[in-house]
Amino acid sequence: MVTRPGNLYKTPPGSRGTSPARSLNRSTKPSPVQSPNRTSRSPLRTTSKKIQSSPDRQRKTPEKVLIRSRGNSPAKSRDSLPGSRGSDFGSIERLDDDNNLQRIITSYNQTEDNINVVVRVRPLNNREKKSGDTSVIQFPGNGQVLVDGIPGGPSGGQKPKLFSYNVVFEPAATQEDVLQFSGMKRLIEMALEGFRCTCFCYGQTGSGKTHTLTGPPGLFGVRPAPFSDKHGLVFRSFLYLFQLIQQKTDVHFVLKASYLEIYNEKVIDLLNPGSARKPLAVRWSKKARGFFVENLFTVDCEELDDLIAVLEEGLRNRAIGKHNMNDFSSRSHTILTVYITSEEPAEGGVFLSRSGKINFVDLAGSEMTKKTQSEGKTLEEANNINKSLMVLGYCISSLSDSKRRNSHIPYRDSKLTKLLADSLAGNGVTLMIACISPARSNISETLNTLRYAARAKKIRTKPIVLMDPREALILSLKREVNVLQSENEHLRSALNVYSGSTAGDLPTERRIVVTPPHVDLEKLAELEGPQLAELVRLYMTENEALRRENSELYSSREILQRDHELVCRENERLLKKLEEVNSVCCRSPLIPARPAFSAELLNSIDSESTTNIWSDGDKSSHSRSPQQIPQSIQKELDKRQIKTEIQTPRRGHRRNKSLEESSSDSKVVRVKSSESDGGPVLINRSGTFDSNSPERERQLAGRRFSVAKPDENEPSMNGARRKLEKNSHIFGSVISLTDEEDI
Ligand SMILES: Nc1ncnc2c1ncn2[C@@H]1O[C@H](COP(=O)(O)OP(=O)(O)OP(=O)(O)O)[C@@H](O)[C@H]1O
Repeated sequence: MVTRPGNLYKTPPGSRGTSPARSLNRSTKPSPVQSPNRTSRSPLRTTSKKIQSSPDRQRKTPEKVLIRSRGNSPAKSRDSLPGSRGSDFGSIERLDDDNNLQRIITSYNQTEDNINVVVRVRPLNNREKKSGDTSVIQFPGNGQVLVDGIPGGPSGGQKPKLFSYNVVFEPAATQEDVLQFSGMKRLIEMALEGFRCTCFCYGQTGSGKTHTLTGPPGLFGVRPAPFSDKHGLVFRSFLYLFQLIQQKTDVHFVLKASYLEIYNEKVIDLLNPGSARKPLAVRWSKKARGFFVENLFTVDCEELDDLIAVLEEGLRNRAIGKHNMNDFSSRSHTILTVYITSEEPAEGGVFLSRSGKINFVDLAGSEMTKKTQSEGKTLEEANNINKSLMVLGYCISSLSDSKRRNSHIPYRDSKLTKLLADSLAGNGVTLMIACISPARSNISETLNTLRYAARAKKIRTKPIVLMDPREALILSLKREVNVLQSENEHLRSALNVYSGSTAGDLPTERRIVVTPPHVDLEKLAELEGPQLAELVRLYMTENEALRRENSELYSSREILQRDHELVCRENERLLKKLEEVNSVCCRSPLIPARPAFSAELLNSIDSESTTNIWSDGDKSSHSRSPQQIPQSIQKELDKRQIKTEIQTPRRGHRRNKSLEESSSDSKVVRVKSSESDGGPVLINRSGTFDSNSPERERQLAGRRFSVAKPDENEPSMNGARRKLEKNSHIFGSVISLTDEEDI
């Protein structure tokens, strides 16, 4: 392990002058994942120079960028361009040094659930130019790449082949463009939200994978160039990551990083290679249900400097070789991982901790050993590289085929696929950058890469956020308890079951006996197994009790609603019967025609005046003697004890109010027939008065309300009524109106 003092880099541009370390430690709560020796800085930090601003800060000429969306109309904003998932078509053009408009990027709409695939086409290099090589790549737009000049066309000619991707970076695209528009920024945002994200570069040797990820060779040489615009995606992502961390002031983040390479099928720790470069084992974790590298060194990264030092150290230690097509060819696949643990305050005093990560994977390039003229050690490396890429190819093509997706995927056939398994088909979010050379001499490799990339585009993933399972369980139980509690509260108040709704009013059997103690999630990790189990048990018991109570309340409400309905139906039946009876008695004034008590009238009077309708009506009506109905009929009516419900008319009370509503908030008034007034007054169940007869109103005016006594001898209809009265505490007061009784 190399230990060097000093700070190489500092905070990103646009920062508020606070060190990322401070933002990491802003929370007063120590992180449960924080390691005990966390105070020490990354041992990898090197020189004393710090980054003061973005690598592009020193760009002399301001960029002129023209962003176009579909149909060549200017796009609304830079944000709406291909950078983020789910974006639409678009293109970006930029004025070059000669003030000519040059297109640099085109994009097609991106779907949320598939691997995001972008293509970067590098410019022809000097070697290719010198040998007179020409470009076979054309850019029709909308994220398409057209490969021209493929042998095997009709009559021995050439045939073009068209491919579509999410984004295509044309040769003039800069390193910053790749960060802005590849979807990398979204990936970083998702990693902060707890997703496992992977960005990997794929392509033939010399196609620009390392250039895209980490920049050209020598960038991190003896004299570091922190402001260089040649910095690759990894460096820029680190800056963006810290910018985001600084913005999220309420979240506590802890970052760690590791860097490994797979060289000749051996996993080497690039941060701790040792003199013998002893390989590490790749094992299966039952708990995490994934492969991991045993004893891999992870470095705490409190500051941006620490992360960049990790990058620098890894680049220094990785295997590089020279062959015919690339003087600085990567001889291994490398995986740089940034682990992001965050703690965010959530509702109910709970802290949510999430574990996201970002893998930057620089694959070694596939090579035709004939072309690269590899021999000896380089040949062995090339064979291993090609073999593992072949396995990766199998996995990609199986995963992209809907029929084979659920069958065996040969992840175990190489270390690379074992470690990428999760990124390819798991619960992660993946960005694939396919790098190609435009040269005619590389046409078959280019076609291979484009086919690979087209297949990868079909792979579906199901991103999920990683949470501590114990916290997730407790949080979900807490949430459920809260939901059930508020649902019960609502039901109680709707049914008016318990006045005051306090626990003291609850029947003993419904009272929640166990209330789990307040959980300090900070101390959760310190809890012993049995304590934790007890805590979970308490939550589950409370949950269960609430669930039971909830269902009891639901069923009692249903019973009451059914009873109510029954009573109403019976009322209507009796009403009809009464009408029939009245028609026999030739228009008794007691049987009104059916126009409803007008809603307007109901609205125009308040509750007091409503009451007055009944109590202070036209007193003169008392003097009138009600018309008599034949005794035989009256007897029949008395036998049946015809009663009905009315709802106390309320201001603004709607007609046809739903049963549920009226059952929950209206008072029921019963009107009892008696010999003295000669029959019942009927008001239908929607609360409307079944009379337009002023005569009848006057009769009613002389009446008084009284609390009805349950009549045990009532016929069947009154059984329902009894139930209602038994449950009167649910519907509100049940009041009967008689001439004899006073309230
Ligand atoms: N977009 C680009 N613009 C300018 N130069 C580029 C670009 N892409 C690649 N190059 C240059 O081409 C050369 C080869 O690139 P690089 O080493 O990144 O290829 P590679 O795909 O990583 O190859 P290998 O698989 O052998 O490692 C480098 O000198 C690099 O700087």
